[in-house]
Amino acid sequence: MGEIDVAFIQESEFRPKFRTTEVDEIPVINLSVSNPGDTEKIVSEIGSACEKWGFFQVINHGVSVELRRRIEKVAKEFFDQPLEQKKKVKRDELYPMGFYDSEHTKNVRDWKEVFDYLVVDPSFIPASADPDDKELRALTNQWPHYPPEFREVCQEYSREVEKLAFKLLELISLSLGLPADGLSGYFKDQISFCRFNYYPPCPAPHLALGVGRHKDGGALTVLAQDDVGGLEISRRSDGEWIPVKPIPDAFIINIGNCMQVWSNDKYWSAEHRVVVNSQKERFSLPFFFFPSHYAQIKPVDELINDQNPAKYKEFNWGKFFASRNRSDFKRQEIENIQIDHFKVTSQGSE
Ligand SMILES: O=C(O)CCC(=O)C(=O)O
Ligand SMILES: [Fe+2]
Repeated sequence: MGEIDVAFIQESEFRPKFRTTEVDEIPVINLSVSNPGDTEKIVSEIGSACEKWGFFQVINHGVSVELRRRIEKVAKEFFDQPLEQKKKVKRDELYPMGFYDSEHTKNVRDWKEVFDYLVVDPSFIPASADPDDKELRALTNQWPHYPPEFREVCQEYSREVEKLAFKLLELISLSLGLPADGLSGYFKDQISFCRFNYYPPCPAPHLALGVGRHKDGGALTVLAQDDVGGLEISRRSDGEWIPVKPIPDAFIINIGNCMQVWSNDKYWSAEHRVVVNSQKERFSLPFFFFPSHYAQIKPVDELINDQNPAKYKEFNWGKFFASRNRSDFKRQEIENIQIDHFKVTSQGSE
């Protein structure tokens, strides 16, 4: 054991450390509102978490636990099938949604299998990353026949989590001093999608990663994880990798690139990664809350002034998305596009 394909092996500086020391925890925020003043408290806790970490967990979030059990069950039933069955809904250049087992993050293969589906079917995105190409393409979902209730459960889950995502968007807008609906206009034709991540046990967890270090591109991510653990986030203050402790039925929320830009760097889109283990399989389910393809992303006018000028030039979300997603299909020689490419000065990343 311990032998894995070279495509999975991380450069030594990026390999996991498996520390056992106690570390700082990201904030856990209770979203239930029962007394006057609760919303204000929640808004302030969310604001601090977005600034300090770009990550927090939420409890009493309103998404039914029973639905969560149902989606976990269909996920397990789907991924437990032989590879040939799963490959019947394999994603490719024509159908970018569906099953995939060889994703690369920063050109190293991830130790995982995925299944992606759009929240809105069809969704429209630019046909290419070329800024002069105005053509659009329609993305549609592919659904497996087994387990039979897979599609229905997935659709019910994404509808519920979408409500939570809009709620969080409102709370985050308030925390920035904007009206509650200050950012919702960007999501009229959202291109959000849900992903199942399945991490099989790995014979060489010290060499590979379930997902290599990356930042999520959109506005925010609403992530359900099981009780195995493995997600680590890079602490804003010093870049130290901090594990995110599983809390039963909580959701992990993280700020994506768009929110960092809207907030003009007040809020932080943290780098994160997933370590795997040799004993247990792990499931996680992110909902990537993505604006409409035509959304132009720049620091929000109300948040900039002479003392705090815009730190980013405007960019088109659909083109940014199209450019990032090319790399899902093959190893690339160039690094993925990052928001730092749109920084006004050459301050570099923090
Ligand atoms: O599995 C996880 O906990 C996180 C996965 C992740 O970061 C992603 O899919 O973008
Ligand atoms: Fe991520």
